[in-house]
Amino acid sequence: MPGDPLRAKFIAETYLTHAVCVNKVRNMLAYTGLYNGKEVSVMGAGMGIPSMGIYSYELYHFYNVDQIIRIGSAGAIQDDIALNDLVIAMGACTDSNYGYQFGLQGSFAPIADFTLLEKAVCSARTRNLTVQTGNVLSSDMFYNDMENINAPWRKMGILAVDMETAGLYMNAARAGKKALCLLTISDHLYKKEYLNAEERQLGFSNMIELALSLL
Ligand SMILES: O=P(O)(O)O[C@H]1O[C@H](CO)[C@@H](O)[C@H]1O
Ligand SMILES: O=c1cc[nH]c(=O)[nH]1
Repeated sequence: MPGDPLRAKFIAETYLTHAVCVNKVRNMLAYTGLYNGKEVSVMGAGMGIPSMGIYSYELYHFYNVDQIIRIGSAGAIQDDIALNDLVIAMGACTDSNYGYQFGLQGSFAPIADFTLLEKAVCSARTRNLTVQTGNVLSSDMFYNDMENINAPWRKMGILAVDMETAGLYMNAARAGKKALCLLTISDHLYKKEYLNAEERQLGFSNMIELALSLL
């Protein structure tokens, strides 16, 4: 699941054979096709935990989906991460309220499915990709009104910021299903470096191929 439905279309057209468009509602394009002879679906998730929350809930609970791999973009907040590097989200902190619905007397630690995580790390290694595996932040805010909102997260070793991973991992945990998030660094929030829109939409081939290799 990429965030952008047009990225889902691009993946279906570029990587899948016999791809059929199976959803157009709200333009949240979804396709099912074959990759190396194995059936796979690719679908947009939208932006933010509320959107990912709806789609991943429906996929897990109403469509018998067992595992979801998010492939997204993220903003790096550590100095040793560069544009186009890959981050595998082992865990995801969040400033979102999404987890309150579970009634926990404390905060939940959303984590990736270990089997998917292990496969992704091994596959990335054999592909010689520049990858960091660790903790990310899924924030409700892309723009914010604070001076340096990410500084405390940076001190805690958070690698990068996206807007959905924690919500997906929580839904997977509650459903007893599997999830993993792969993130390509599209922005560096401290170095002030950014990929352009076209690079974001089309330039994520390492991440896409890594995700498909997990099939
Ligand atoms: O590239 P995607 O998957 O959309 O992910 C990132 O990009 C969007 C913000 O530009 C947010 O959805 C964020 O999580
Ligand atoms: O959520 C996101 C995604 C990409 N870049 C950011 O800075 N934040």
